Amino acid sequence: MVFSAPAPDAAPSNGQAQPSSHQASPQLWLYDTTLRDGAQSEGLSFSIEDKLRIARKLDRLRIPFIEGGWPGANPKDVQFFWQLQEEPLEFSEVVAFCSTRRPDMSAEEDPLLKPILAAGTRWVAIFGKSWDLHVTEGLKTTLDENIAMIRDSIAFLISQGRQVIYDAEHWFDGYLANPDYAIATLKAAHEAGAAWLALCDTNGGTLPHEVARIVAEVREWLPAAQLGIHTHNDSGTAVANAIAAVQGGARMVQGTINGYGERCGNANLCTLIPNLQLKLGLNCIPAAQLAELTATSRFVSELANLAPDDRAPYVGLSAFAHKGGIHVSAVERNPQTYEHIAPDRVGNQRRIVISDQSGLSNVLVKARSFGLDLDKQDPACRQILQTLKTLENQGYQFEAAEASFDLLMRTALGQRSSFFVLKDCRVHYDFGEPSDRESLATVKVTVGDRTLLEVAEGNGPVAAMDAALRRALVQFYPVVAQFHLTDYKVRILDGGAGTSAKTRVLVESSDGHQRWTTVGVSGNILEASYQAVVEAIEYGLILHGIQTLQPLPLPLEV
Ligand SMILES: CC(=O)SCCNC(=O)CCNC(=O)[C@H](O)C(C)(C)COP(=O)(O)OP(=O)(O)OC[C@H]1O[C@@H](n2cnc3c(N)ncnc32)[C@H](O)[C@@H]1OP(=O)(O)O
Ligand SMILES: CC(=O)C(=O)O
Repeated sequence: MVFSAPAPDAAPSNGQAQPSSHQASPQLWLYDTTLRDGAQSEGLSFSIEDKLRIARKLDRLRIPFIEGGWPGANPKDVQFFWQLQEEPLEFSEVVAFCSTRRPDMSAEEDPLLKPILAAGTRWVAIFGKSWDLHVTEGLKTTLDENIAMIRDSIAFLISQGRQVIYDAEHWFDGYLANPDYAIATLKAAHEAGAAWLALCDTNGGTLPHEVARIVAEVREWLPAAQLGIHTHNDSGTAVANAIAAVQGGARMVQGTINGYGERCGNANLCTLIPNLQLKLGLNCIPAAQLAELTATSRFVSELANLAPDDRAPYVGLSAFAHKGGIHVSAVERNPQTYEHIAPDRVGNQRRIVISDQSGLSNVLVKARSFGLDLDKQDPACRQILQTLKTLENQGYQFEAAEASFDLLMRTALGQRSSFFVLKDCRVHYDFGEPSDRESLATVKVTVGDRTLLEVAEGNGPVAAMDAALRRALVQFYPVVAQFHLTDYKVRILDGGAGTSAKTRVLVESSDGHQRWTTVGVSGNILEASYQAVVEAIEYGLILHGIQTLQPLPLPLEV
């Protein structure tokens, strides 16, 4: 089968349709290498199932090229391409990756080039050496043989009906070291018929001004070639370098979701795509797909089993989080005051964070999100703010414990009811034989006019206390059986105070559908845990719309 090379500014060979509004601006071809270069990231290992799921997600994002792996390098990548032959992607071209042939053998004979053909893709990417140092020191061959390796490998793959993307490895270092030789390698790839020449900053050491200059010079050397850019983040400038290359005329941009990649990672497509599309007016993906970017980023981090980067531009949890009272007040009037784009364009959300940096505006917005109607003039509003600041000064942190903040607001508004009163709680820990080291908790709880005494064991004092409390309360509120503790975090607030240091405990709870977090602070870790656990159960009951069995005389004392 023979496939035609894309004409400059034409769609890839799958004829990917774009909405007409998308056609007006210059087109950029995105090339995702999460599944190949991203998989070279330390601490990351995708299963074949993960790879297939990510490929389909990127396909839905309408990324034109998805580099799937190096078939022949490992069985997983071989299988990945087989499976995609069975069930092809809808929009994206999947690309098989490989090196040029080995020195002193023909491309037909090279055992590494055979699997790339067996992968059955229309597009293949091969990387070759641009830097003379790599030829003589890495490959241990001659400069002429390296050029022959590049030319032969591309010509062979094209003779087999493939379209070739040539990755010029160490392009920028090679060009700086020996420009004539580097250009000769690129010319060989171009003359052999490579559809794209991707200039790689493999070591990630180049800065944007050098990238811009070198890309402009390459365009003068090879005006008819379609250039791509592949950058690494070793200098923290992978995204800036890719943008510099695009401004210099590169039309293919390679990168990975969340910037995963060898060493410090690759150019982060989750940053690059919105920058290119929203700031520079270049078409990358349709607007509807751009709104899937945040979900895609989180999906890939979930499969990579790596915690998402909250501070990631555009897609991070904090990318549109407003904490300072001045910011929140202004954002409420006009979001543009503190947001460079509307978060929904990339599928993210504005968040208002509650803390001692808050003003009345933060309180109002948070109250609204909890369904509480407050007015800035309402004295309760200022009381909430005051209480918040006082408690934060004592070590509470409501930013991550919004359930406790909701309870605090209800208290100030006289809308907090008591579901139960904990009359007594005793915890016993036995330091006997290691195998017998269980904790035992006894609680005495009053609900309405009934008082219950319950006992429970746990592998630690908090677990025992939590179990005893639930055992008592489930008799009045059966929904409590659905609640469970999903996370428990302890932070020592003034470590210098030794064993009498103040402790902050954050408890995350779930009912299987929703999660909520509560906080407790005390010089006694059990007391802090007790506060957080009691509020967790109370809040779970509120979330389930349970009516209280007895009123509580408040307000809360600080
Ligand atoms: C810049 C990049 O990210 S390139 C991609 C890097 N990714 C990977 O290396 C991941 C997948 N790699 C692998 O599974 C293995 O390294 C394989 C299967 C490719 C090769 O394994 P081995 O045959 O055991 O070789 P090994 O890894 O020890 O060394 C690499 C070989 O490739 C050769 N090589 C390196 N670059 C090229 C190139 N562009 N063209 C041809 N050969 C090359 C080296 O000279 C070396 O050859 P040698 O074995 O004759 O000394
Ligand atoms: C090809 C490639 O991944 C690089 O040069 O970084």
